Amino acid sequence: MSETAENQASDTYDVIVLGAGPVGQNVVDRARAAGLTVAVVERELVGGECSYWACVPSKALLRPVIAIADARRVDGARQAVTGDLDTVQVFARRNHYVTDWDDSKQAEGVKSLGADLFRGHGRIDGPRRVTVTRDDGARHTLTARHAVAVATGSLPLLPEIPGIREARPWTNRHGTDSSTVPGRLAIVGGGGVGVEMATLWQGLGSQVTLLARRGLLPRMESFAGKLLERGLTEAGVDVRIGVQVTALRRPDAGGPVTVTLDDGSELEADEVMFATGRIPATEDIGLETVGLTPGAWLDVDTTCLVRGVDGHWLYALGDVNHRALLTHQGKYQARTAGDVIGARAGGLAVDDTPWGDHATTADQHAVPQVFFTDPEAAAVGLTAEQAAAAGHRIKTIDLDFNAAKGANLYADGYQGHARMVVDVDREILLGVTFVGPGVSELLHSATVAVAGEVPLKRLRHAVTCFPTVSEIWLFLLAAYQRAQD
Ligand SMILES: Cc1cc2nc3c(=O)[nH]c(=O)nc-3n(C[C@H](O)[C@H](O)[C@H](O)COP(=O)(O)OP(=O)(O)OC[C@H]3O[C@@H](n4cnc5c(N)ncnc54)[C@H](O)[C@@H]3O)c2cc1C
Ligand SMILES: NC(=O)c1ccc[n+]([C@@H]2O[C@H](COP(=O)([O-])OP(=O)(O)OC[C@H]3O[C@@H](n4cnc5c(N)ncnc54)[C@H](O)[C@@H]3O)[C@@H](O)[C@H]2O)c1
Repeated sequence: MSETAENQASDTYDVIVLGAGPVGQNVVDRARAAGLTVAVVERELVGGECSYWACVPSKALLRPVIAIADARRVDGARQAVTGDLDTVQVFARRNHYVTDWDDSKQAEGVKSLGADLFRGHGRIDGPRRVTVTRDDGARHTLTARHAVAVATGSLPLLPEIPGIREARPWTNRHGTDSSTVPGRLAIVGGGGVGVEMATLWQGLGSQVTLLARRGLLPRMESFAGKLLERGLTEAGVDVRIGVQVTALRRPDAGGPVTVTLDDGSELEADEVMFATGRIPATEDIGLETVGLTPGAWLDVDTTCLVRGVDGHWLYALGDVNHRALLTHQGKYQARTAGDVIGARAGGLAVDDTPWGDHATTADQHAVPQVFFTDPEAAAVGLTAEQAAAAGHRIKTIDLDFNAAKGANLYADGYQGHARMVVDVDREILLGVTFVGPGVSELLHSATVAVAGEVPLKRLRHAVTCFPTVSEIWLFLLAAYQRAQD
């Protein structure tokens, strides 16, 4: 039964959305804006992983760590930093931003859009049909006139390693909801979750060992991982690159865990966290009833319509389509697909040409991402390697930030690096990467330049304020100009 309409007579809606994370909520918003009736199904908390165990709590916890690190880089302020972080207050701050894991405000938000919220596990049951099973076993069948949008997100991937279950490893869940600081924390995985969690828990007082089988942040330009490795090491993290975990032992449930590495060495920790990637939350959503494979990522076209299903009714958005496992990108897909669903339902034209109103073109060309580490790592578009592999003729411009006065005023002895990847045939940017303190707020300028395909000749006229960290643009563009002369 719907939370909004206790005696809901009709179980037919224009659109059914599976999953009320940030992505699901954005489809609801756009489908309602198109005048469609919407049911949304959520089995856990309205707001999803992002609101309660990923983006929001991790950034709420990281901000105090970075604020202290920033203060230490400014003479005069540094001398005032005389104590440790107040972890009780840090956890209280996190609890505030996750609303104590109470989703009533977000549930109200969904209802205020005019959608009906069904609590329970949703499963597709043939074309355009979804069954909702509540915790008490009660079942409700919903039918969609126009579309079912799957936005069920992703789950942590735990590799098959002997002893992993008994070790009861942390994942992003305990990594973001714990209110105790483990004395020693081993983190496996050098991707986004691994590096942010290492920054965070080391900053809160753990002795962190970060175990990465490749360099850190392998999907970014390689200098990002190297600068981050230096930053983490300076913060006290024991960063070990090129190692694999081969076994785990935790004989006493309340005791330490022993981690065996592929070089035969062992290390002991109070907790071990796996940050080794994600799997799609599609194992038990009835994909087999429409000819798809349970547990698979959902392959979609540019309008987010699932490939291999007839009738233009099944859409997949956010993590579940594996295009870019990022909240902002999933929300972009959701806005686009919500509009597409509205257009198709109303018999209107769909503009799915590149950069058209109904295409998620940015997923291919201009995905921005920030890692809130120290230093921060921010990038949009293609790396030099990706651009070359895609057949572009490119020129890369690399610069240290200390060229910019604004960067030095921001942090004494500012250390950071920037790279822009130029398409020399079109004289536009294909990708930009910044690593350094405070660069997260710089990234959107690069995203506008990449997504807008702004000619470099015009970008020269986008004057940067003196003295800001953004002045790096001035130096990057001047360096490109010099390289042409
Ligand atoms: C530690 C960590 C930090 C991150 N930080 C960032 C960040 O700073 N910025 C960023 O952009 N991204 C970040 N991400 C990625 C981000 O969390 C995801 O990209 C985002 O949550 C995807 O949103 P979603 O709505 O697709 O899925 P989710 O947020 O996972 O929501 C899916 C919802 O669907 C529900 N659901 C699943 N199956 C069913 C079912 N069968 N029936 C009913 N409901 C169901 C779930 O309960 C959940 O509420 C981070 C990820 C992690 C792990
Ligand atoms: N600020 C942000 O935007 C942010 C923060 C965190 C996570 N995220 C996103 O969430 C998603 C999940 O992040 P993630 O870090 O879990 O995944 P990931 O895929 O980015 O990184 C996982 C890492 O673990 C390594 N790995 C895999 N199996 C391993 C094993 N058996 N032993 C050792 N290492 C192993 C991989 O080589 C990889 O480097 C990513 O797409 C990421 O972009 C975003």
